[in-house]
Amino acid sequence: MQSAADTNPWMSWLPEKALLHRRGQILSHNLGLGGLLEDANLLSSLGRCQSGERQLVVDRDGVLWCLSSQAVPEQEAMLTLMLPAAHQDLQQLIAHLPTALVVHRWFKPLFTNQAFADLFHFDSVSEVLELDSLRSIIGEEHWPMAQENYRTLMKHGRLDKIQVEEHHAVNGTRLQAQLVDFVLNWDGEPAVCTLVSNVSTQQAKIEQYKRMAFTDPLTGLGNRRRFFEHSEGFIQRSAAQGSSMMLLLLDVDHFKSINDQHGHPVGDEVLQHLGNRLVQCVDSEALLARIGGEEFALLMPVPAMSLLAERAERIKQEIGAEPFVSYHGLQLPITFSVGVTRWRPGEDSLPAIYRRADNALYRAKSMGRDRIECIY
Ligand SMILES: Nc1nc2c(ncn2[C@@H]2O[C@H](COP(=O)(O)OP(=O)(O)OP(=O)(O)O)[C@@H](O)[C@H]2O)c(=O)[nH]1
Repeated sequence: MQSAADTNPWMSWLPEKALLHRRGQILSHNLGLGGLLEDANLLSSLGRCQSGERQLVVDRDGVLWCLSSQAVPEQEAMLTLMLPAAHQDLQQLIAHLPTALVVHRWFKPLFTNQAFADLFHFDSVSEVLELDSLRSIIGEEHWPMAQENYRTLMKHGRLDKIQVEEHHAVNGTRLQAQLVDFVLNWDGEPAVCTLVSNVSTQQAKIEQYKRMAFTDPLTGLGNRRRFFEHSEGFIQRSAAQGSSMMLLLLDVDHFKSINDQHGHPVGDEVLQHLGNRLVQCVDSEALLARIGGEEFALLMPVPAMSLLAERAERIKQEIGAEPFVSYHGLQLPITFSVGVTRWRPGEDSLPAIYRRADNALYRAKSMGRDRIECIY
């Protein structure tokens, strides 16, 4: 490559970094370009330069430049000046990003792009900028956390988490927004830039998978995993409210012979029937699950421990009050055994209470079935 001084002495008088090029080939350049000449991104941008055009290019160090090109007719070449990108150039670049973005200072929007306006159903970018605060988008539920995050960002320059939160569009719809926040310098002062992605579909899928992971598909009740993961918290909450607690295990008698005599589909219907009956017989405060093949567990508050046996008896009778009739009209007498225990405040653990209820159930089975046994 010839040096600028040899062929185009005027190039060295230019205060900016300057290149003379033809169809992407650099003919000469002035000082100060250094490693930039090996930058593939820059070279391919030069190939696309049109006379009078300004192009934005990010070099491999992440620095944004504005390329300003003019034709040099006598050499059939193009003179391109590399100007440090101005604030407006940065705005121009991000205004067209497909990712929704808002720059704000204490939630007052300073800059945003069309993708953000579209995502939240604003008519225009200027409508977003007229907002005094993004609070209405964030929503009251997340507002305290949003403020805390802002303070953390201003203090540490970054937030070590990517959040997914429900946000509110101006047309009243809600969306699951994934937020990536960072601090940048905006008009000489720090501001927060938030990138927003709509992950509503993915979140709905995650919620669906979570529900599936905790639900028994046959009865629609919670499954064993849900029961054991929620029991501890359930007991703690009820204890905090001063409630006593009972655990009831319910197991169908001779269920194997129902399957053997009438087939598994009828057995399935029996389980569904029991699940429905249980839902109807217990109040909404109960934690109810199918924890095994033909075994159900019920954890529920009771007003007083003296009522334990009476409560269990009432549930048993209410469940049995509606006879089982299969889809094909087959009526079967279904009996079940019940083991009950109480939660002993302060001295109990979940495995201990479960073991007692299981022992009570075992006793009910061994004493002839179709009965309730309590261990206090
Ligand atoms: N139809 C159907 N059967 C199931 C399901 N899960 C487990 N089972 C059956 O439930 C039966 C349980 O049998 P056992 O454990 O011997 O209990 P049981 O016959 O009820 O006897 P006792 O509990 O002692 O009264 C087995 O035959 C399992 O195949 C299910 O989802 N659907």
